[in-house]
Amino acid sequence: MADAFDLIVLGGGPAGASGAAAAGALGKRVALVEKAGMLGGAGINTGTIPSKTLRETSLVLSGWRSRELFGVDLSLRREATISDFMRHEKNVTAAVRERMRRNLDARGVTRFRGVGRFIDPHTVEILENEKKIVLRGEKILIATGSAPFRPTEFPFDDNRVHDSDEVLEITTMPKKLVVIGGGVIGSEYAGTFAALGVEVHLVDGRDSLMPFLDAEISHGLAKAMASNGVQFHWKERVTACDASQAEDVVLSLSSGAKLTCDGVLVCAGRQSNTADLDLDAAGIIPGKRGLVPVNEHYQSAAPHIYAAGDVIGAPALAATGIEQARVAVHHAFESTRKSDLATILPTGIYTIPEASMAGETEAALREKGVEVIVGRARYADVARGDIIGDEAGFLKLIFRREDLRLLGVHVMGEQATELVHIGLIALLAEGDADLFNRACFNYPTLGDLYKYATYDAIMQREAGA
Ligand SMILES: Cc1cc2nc3c(=O)[nH]c(=O)nc-3n(C[C@H](O)[C@H](O)[C@H](O)COP(=O)(O)OP(=O)(O)OC[C@H]3O[C@@H](n4cnc5c(N)ncnc54)[C@H](O)[C@@H]3O)c2cc1C
Ligand SMILES: NC(=O)c1ccc[n+]([C@@H]2O[C@H](COP(=O)([O-])OP(=O)(O)OC[C@H]3O[C@@H](n4cnc5c(N)ncnc54)[C@H](O)[C@@H]3O)[C@@H](O)[C@H]2O)c1
Repeated sequence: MADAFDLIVLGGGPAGASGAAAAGALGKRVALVEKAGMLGGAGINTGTIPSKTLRETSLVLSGWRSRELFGVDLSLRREATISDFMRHEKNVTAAVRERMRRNLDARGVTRFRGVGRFIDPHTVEILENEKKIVLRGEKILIATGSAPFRPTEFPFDDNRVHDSDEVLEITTMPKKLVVIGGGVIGSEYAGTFAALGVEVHLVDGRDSLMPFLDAEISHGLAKAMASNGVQFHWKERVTACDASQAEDVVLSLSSGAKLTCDGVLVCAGRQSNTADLDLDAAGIIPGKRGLVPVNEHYQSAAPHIYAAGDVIGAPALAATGIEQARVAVHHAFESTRKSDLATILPTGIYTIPEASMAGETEAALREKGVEVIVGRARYADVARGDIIGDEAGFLKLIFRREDLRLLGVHVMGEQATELVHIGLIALLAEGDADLFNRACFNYPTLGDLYKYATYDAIMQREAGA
């Protein structure tokens, strides 16, 4: 007889763990199945947390900011070894994993180690080594996440050619690194390695950095990254990667140019982890790159089987996956505590400098025919900007012209991913310029930027601009 649960969660990353904990909090009997030896998925082990920790460490080791970090000797600076670079990352990921484990235990979630797959729409088999366990679930949440997409032209078996998982295992710092892909992952790692003094080249088939960003932020970031040493190769694709020579890896580009280097980092998108799941047995047909199609309640083609996180595709963030799983679980158990996801989701990009956005871009609004007024304030215009010495940073607020209702918030500069939250809450509250006009912010803070960007917009409107 299969052991029966109210909910079986497949995958112990941020989405799976939050879904399991939410169901546990509702008093449900929950099983969480994770194939890796540890909880956390890409969010804790190979993606979000390691990359953000390495970024922070690189800023310290390069002397970018003089901050103390536990376990890192600031005097190492440019002579830093890979293990100095990685020590803090190991400590942080262990601490975050442990917090996740404690939370699951506190919610009474039963954990199983092994690869889960469907036998039928309510039955999951877990295979670890030769051992098989069979569970029956009233409801099931698929949260098996994603893995780096590996274009065939790259020889990943060579120890100088990495995807974004393997880059965390490197033992020697490259002298010259070529990053393929100017998406979020490529841009973040390009900045981190450049801060450590590595010669970094970034190759992308497009002609701008992360085109989903507001154009001013995308251009501002590319400029700031270039001044930090990142060399861009736009409108180029890698047609061949030759790692047969001991000295250098040689990349052939679509223009005919060649790039030699001693390290390649391929960041060319992600694919969903569904190949092991036998989705057929559950009546689910995966989409492109293994995506599980879902409706607005995160139900798959089989209504008692939900899916959340990277496995369902964009926006594919830890931030959104955690929330999607909570919404899915509350729907599954007919709880009204959390019935939908916020209508506006922020994007936080940990490049050097940081960038963040919430709401609409100027180009998208103009395309829809919305008349707007754009207010701007530079970090260099406020006292906190002077104190931290961020001269390139800026905040851009986009208001609807007719009533100064806030429609978009875009920030580049230190603490951008935190600063955006003031604007995010204003957007969710359907706030307008008057909200920032009346609010009193602490001084000296970057929060002040909201006031100055608002004044800029109000003055332009009064001047009839
Ligand atoms: C380099 C990098 C940086 C990132 N930075 C950010 C960031 O700053 N902010 C942000 O919000 N997001 C960021 N992301 C994205 C974020 O990591 C993912 O969106 C998030 O981890 C997705 O969570 P998930 O739970 O859906 O999947 P995952 O974290 O991928 O976890 C899925 C889990 O399922 C397990 N699994 C897979 N198949 C099976 C199976 N058949 N049986 C049992 N278990 C299985 C896997 O082992 C894994 O542990 C980053 C990603 C990368 C790669
Ligand atoms: N801070 C964050 O929120 C954060 C950080 C990292 C990752 N993520 C998530 O991870 C996911 C994946 O990110 P990603 O950066 O790998 O993928 P992506 O799809 O966002 O970007 C891939 C880039 O690689 C380029 N490219 C692909 N193949 C190429 C080739 N052969 N030659 C040249 N250029 C090529 C594409 O033009 C594209 O710009 C995203 O969904 C993102 O949401 C989020």
